[in-house]
Amino acid sequence: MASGSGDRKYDPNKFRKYTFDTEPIPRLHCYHPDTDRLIANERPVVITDTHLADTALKWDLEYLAKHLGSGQHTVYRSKTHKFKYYDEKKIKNLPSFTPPTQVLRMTFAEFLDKLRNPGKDRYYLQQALNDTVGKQLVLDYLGFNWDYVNEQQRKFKWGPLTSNLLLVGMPGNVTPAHYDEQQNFFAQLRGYKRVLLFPPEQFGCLYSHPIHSPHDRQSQVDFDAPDLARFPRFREVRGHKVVLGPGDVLYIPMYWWHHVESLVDSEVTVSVNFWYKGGTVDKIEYPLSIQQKVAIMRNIEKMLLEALHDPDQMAPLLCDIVKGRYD
Ligand SMILES: O=C(O)C(=O)C[C@H](CCCc1ccccc1)C(=O)O
Ligand SMILES: [Zn+2]
Repeated sequence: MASGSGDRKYDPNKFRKYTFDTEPIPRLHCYHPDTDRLIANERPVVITDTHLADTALKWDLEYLAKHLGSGQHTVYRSKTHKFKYYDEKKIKNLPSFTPPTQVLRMTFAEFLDKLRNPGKDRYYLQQALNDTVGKQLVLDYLGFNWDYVNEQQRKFKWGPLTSNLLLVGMPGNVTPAHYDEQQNFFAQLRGYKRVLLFPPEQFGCLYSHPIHSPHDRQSQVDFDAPDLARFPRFREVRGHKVVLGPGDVLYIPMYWWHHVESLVDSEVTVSVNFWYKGGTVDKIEYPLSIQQKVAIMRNIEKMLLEALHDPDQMAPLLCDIVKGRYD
């Protein structure tokens, strides 16, 4: 069933329902004057007609199998629809941690085989584009509209491009809510993804895991069954929502929470993101931005944990600082 503007082919009822209401995100032409104003103000916007990754619009499974090369790629396996990211390097901090997904390494051909016979599991290929890809893919990559993104990177004083993550997901896969510490141009290539976004101001409603956890930057709230006793302020969350189709580029500002899901029972989705380091402010100006305050909170949490060497001492110590003195 066609829905939304143009020839977008998806059924809006084929996305999961959640407990909070959402408002749309602007969808603007890359030359529209408001587009750059929104990016400059670190607000999300769907940018059309960038031609950013047009050479990759043909990256369907057959083409990727042919040109992605015979290298091994990172594939996550999950027993549920959720693929909650975790940093393997931090598992040593939390011996009780049980990874919610398994990291596998396989060729694209093996991944295709899993897609055809997934059994009860779900798979999600998440692989940074690197020099192991085949020549044709290099040509496609070189054919990206680098003039556009390089101009944006310069205009908004972003840091260097750090990586382009290739994402090939099964229908219904969900990447639960998290924030990244990088600016992100997210290019949707095949299939449809819905992105729910929450501004960094809602940090207090989304309850990210402690910073030493492998799930640092990920929300503790299970959007499918929010535990409002543990996370009461989740009631206040107000999201933004957008459905991305082939050719759409979503600007996901640094520190904005986002939850990404592939339309259920539709085709495999293919996306590629462009992660940039944030710019460095040469002079601190007041009032501080919310992004600066989140960065400050992270630094305080890191320093305190390093000083105390014991996460259990964090709450009592912070309460002694705050209770009856700052609240
Ligand atoms: O581009 C982004 O930022 C996304 O979140 C896209 C998301 C997959 C990202 C997986 C991931 C999450 C956290 C850290 C490293 C990797 C999707 O499309 O499912
Ligand atoms: Zn992300």
